[in-house]
Amino acid sequence: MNKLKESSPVINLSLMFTSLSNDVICRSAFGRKYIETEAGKKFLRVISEGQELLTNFSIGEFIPWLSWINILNGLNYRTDMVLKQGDKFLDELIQEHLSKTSHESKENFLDILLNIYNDNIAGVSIDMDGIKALIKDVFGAGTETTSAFLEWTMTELLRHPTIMKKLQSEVREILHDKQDITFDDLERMHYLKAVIKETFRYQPPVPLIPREAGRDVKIMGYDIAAGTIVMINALAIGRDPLFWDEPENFKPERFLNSSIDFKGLHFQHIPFGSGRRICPGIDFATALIELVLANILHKFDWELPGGAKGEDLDTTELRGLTVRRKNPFLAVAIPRDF
Ligand code: HEM
Repeated sequence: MNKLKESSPVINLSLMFTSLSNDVICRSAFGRKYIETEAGKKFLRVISEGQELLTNFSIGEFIPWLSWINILNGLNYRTDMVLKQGDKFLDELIQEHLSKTSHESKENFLDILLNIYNDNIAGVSIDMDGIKALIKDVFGAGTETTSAFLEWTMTELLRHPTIMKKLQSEVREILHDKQDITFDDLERMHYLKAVIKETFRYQPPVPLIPREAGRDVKIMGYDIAAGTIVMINALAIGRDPLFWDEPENFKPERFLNSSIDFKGLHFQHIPFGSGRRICPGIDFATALIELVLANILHKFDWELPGGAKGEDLDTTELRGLTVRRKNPFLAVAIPRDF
C-alpha cells in the first residue's frame, strides 16, 4: 500500500496484481520473493508461455500420423525450451534451499517437501521430479488466476461506479480509519463477498475446465469414450439464463440473499471446478482476493486516466488457459486522507 501511495497516480494494475500475487505465492512456497530477481522474472515468463502452449492446437494429439506438423510449426521446440528453462530455475532454487543452514527459516512449502524427500516423514515419500511438479503446479495455477481475477473485478467496478461506491461505503464503514484489516472485518463485508461471487460468475479466470473420461460413460444421451478430453465451460454455465436472471448484467445484489457459493457444491457456479480435483488453492485465493480488494478500496479512490468513462474501458481478452485482459490496465489511484 505504501509503494502504491508513493508511485505515480497512474498505476499499471495488471503489473501490480501480477507481482502482488507472485510475491505472496513465492513467500509461502519458497520463503521469499523472487519477482525482483532476473531468474524469478524469467520463470514467470516461462510459466506464462507454458500456459499459452497448453491452449495451442496440437494436431498430433488428434491425428497421430500428422504429429510431424508439430515439428515443422515449432510447437515441439517451444515446448522443449519451456520445460528446460523451467527445470533450470527449479534446480537452482532447490540447490539454494538444500544449502540452507539450520538457523534459516524453513517454514515454506518447498522446505517442507525437501524434508519429506530427505526423511520420508510419516511414511510419505517423494522424488525430485515430484517436488518440481508440485512447485510448477502451485506457481502456474496460483499466480495468473489470482491476478486475472483482481483485474476483472477492478474492471467491473470501474465500469459500474454505483457498485464501486456501494462497496467502498461498506468497506469504509466497517474499517473507519483502521489501517490493518483482520479476518473478522472481512467476515462482515457481505457486499464485498457478493461482488467477488458475481465477478467469478461473470468473468471466471479459468473459463474452460478440462477433464478426461476415466471410463466409457453416457451423459445426457452422448456416448463419451474412456480417454476423451471433455471441456466444462464454466463461463457459459455462469451466463446460462436457465440458472441466472439477467445473466449478461453485472449484478452483485443477486448473491446478497442467496446461499449459492463457488465452493463446488452449486454446479451453476464453478469457477474453481468441483469434485475431487477442485482447486486446492480456493481458500488461499479467496483470502488473498478479499484482503487486496478491501485494502485498495479502503485506502484509495479509483478513476480512469484522462477522465475516461467506465463504458470506454477496453475489455479485450487475451487467449490462454487463464483469460486475462489483453492490454495493460491503467487506472488512477487517489489516496484518501485519514
Ligand atoms: C482466482 C484464483 C483461482 C482460480 C479461479 C482457480 C481455478 C482453478 C480451476 C478451475 C482448477 C481446475 C479444477 C478442476 O479441474 O475441477 C484449478 C486447479 C488447481 N489450482 Fe487453482 N485457481 C485459483 C487460485 C489458485 C491458487 C492461489 C493456487 C495455489 C496456491 C491454486 C492451485 C491449484 C492447483 C495446484 C490446481 C490443480 C489441482 C489438480 O489438478 O488436482 N489455484 N484452479
